[in-house]
Amino acid sequence: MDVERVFHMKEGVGEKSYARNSSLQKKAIDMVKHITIETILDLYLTTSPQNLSIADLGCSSGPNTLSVIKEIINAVKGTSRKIRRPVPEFRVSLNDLPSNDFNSIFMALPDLYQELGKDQRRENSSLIFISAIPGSFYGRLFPSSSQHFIHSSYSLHWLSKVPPMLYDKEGKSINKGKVYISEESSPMVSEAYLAQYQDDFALFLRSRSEELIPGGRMVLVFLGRQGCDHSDRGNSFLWELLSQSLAIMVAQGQIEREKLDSYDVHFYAPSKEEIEDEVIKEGSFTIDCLEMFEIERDESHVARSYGSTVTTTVRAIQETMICHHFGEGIIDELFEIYGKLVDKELAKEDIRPITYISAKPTVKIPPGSLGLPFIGESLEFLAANNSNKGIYDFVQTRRLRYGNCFKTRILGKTHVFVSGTKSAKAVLSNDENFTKRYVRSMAELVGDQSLLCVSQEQHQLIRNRLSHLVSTESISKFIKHFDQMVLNSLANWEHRDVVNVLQDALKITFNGMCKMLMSLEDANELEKLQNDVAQICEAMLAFPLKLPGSRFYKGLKARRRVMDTLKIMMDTRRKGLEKYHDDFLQSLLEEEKTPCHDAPILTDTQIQENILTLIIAGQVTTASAVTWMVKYLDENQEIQEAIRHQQQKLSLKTPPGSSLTLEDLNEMPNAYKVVKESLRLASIVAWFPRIALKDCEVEGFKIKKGWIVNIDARAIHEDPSLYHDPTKFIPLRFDDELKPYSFLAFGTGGRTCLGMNLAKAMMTVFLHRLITTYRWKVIDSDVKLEKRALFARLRSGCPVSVTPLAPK
Ligand code: HEM
Repeated sequence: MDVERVFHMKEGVGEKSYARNSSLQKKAIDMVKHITIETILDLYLTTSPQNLSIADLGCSSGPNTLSVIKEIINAVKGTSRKIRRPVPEFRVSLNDLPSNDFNSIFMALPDLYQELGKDQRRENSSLIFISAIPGSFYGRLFPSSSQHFIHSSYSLHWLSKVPPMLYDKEGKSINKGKVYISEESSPMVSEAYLAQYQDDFALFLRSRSEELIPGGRMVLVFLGRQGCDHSDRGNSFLWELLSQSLAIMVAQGQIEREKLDSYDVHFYAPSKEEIEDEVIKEGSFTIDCLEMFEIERDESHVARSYGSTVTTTVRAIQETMICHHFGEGIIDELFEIYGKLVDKELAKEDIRPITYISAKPTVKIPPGSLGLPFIGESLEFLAANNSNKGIYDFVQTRRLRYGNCFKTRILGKTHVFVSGTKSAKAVLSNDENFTKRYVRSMAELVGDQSLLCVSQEQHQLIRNRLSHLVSTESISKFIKHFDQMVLNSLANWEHRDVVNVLQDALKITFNGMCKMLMSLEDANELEKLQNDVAQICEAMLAFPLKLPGSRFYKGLKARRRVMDTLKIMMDTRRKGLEKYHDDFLQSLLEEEKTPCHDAPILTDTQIQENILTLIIAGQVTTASAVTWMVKYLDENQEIQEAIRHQQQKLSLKTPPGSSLTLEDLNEMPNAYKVVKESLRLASIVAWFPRIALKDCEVEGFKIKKGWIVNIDARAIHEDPSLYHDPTKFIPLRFDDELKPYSFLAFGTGGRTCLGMNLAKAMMTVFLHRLITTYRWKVIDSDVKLEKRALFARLRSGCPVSVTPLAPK
């Protein structure tokens, strides 16, 4: 049966209508009123919204929904007055299935408006906007992050459908003669109901978590059962009596047996444990309070027995379904039989036939969409990667939509993005709760022995081994070589009409890294290796498809070639077939000759994979940063001139033809500020991923073990509360002291960039030589970014034409 089309409470305001037979539901609402009011006020005081969005899900057609809305609005208005805050505007959404009788609610609106003092014509009257949202609450009803408070009373025990598992292969019910779980039902019946409840409730929670604002609240009241036993005297007995009434009519020949056998209600009364389990499993909410209570018997209606109140209530909620299935002709007689059975049962024992559960969950997980099942938002992520807006656009659009902390799902993993110096500290400097772990596909490309991918225990060991690459002594030696490389490259710029800065920078940094790491200087070999490394980088953000021809597959092939080249190089050196080189690889090989107990030597794979890692980590990052620096200086001619002036003065101090030294660089504080400001504005590594090792909290949101928390460095670099005029290029801003964790170009904590000083030195050397050799003009101001780039870089490569300066 199509529940969504057929199911609704008995419409209208007649004697048998839901509107006139929902006093039990009203009692339930009244009994949890204190919880509802306390929750909405707490929410109002903590979020102070100008517009307060309230939704009542499963509002039905009687007066109950408007009475809740009235209580809520009055409570908020009263509190606003007390604390002298302007009363917010109220956006109220009443939801139920499309077949619900919304008209009778709307007819009662003028009275409600009058009671609440709403008068559109008066300027200072309350602003209340009430609308209907027809649709199933098992799925999305509202836009993302649009609701503050969701209320639902007496609805969530209705499932989205009769559990399909109740029917065998031939479509025959396995619960013959019964309409719900009864003592005689097989365990498969309760399993079928529980499974449907779990699916539905998880979908309900997931949908609401996306619709509520961060910290949004819900109060849910629904029928439940007291213990784990499925057939109880609280709820299932009402259905048992309905089964018995229908069976009597079968015996009387008024209903066909088959009709009874194929009728099952789409209802489930969960236990407290089942609710808790589902909330924990789904993970979007925490439960602030979960209470169970019984409706007191109301004997005040002398004209009506309690039994007949129960009977008319059940009739009002079941009539549409029963009529649809059995035909309208049986309804009066059925409920006459039912009423007698209810009276008889109630006379035997003081049963409180209805047990309610009130749950008050708060959204504690970050807002944001998890996208489609399985795929999540991977397609959107890959689409951003494939576009000229760059991959960060994926993050930025969501940050603007959801705020500074949001979640998404990419390639099978839940990712949370956070920006804020506090979260940067909490995540990047807390090795107990978070660790760095790259996705499997990344590890396949750089290798699982790469510093980027090794386990936390191994990380320190390998990092120690690699760190002499960036010792002061090593950098000092390197600077001389690198300076020469820059001079050689710049020498031919004046003979070229257009110089693609990025391409030249990529070449210089690549050659520089290869010289430092393994003294590789042969132009052909360098070119081959550079192409392979470029293919590996491209594959890092590709879909990990190992199909021949795919980018990922090509990346894996390129990795193999690089590994082989490095292995040959190591073996040749070990056999003494090459002259001695004073480089990083040699220093690692030398360690093999004098092994040290405390620090085991690196294996061949560890050496190969980490040399590849250092090239990847050092080349493109530094070249991209250099390119952005050239662009920013072109856009800020005054700053360029001022720095040129200072650098020219410094170069007067060094003898002509001599190479730059580390000491020279230390004399260039303002050039260094240009480097730093370029790194801030460009945010080359835009975010840093960490995996949560345990359930914890970030920015007040729950983070579950296994989620990936990404510190959004770019958002921090663009935060106006940390940097005045953050989009402007102002190197001298670094004269002022920085707030902790506000400059993250090289990360922070145990995973801070290993090559930080090397990168800064390379950029400063390049800046000094360029600015003292040429004036330049960027000839293509296109700001589109390169597709599929791991680090943001200009698609145009920043083409410039140069004019030589007069020799000093
Ligand atoms: C301007 C150039 C560079 C920038 C912007 C940069 C940025 C970064 C950042 C932000 C991290 C930390 C990422 C995280 O915490 O998740 C990092 C890590 C790293 N960088 Fe750099 N980097 C640059 C140049 C270099 C160079 C030249 C090298 C080569 C020596 C290098 C080697 C590394 C390594 C090995 C790591 C991993 C450290 C670890 O996990 O312990 N980087 N880099």
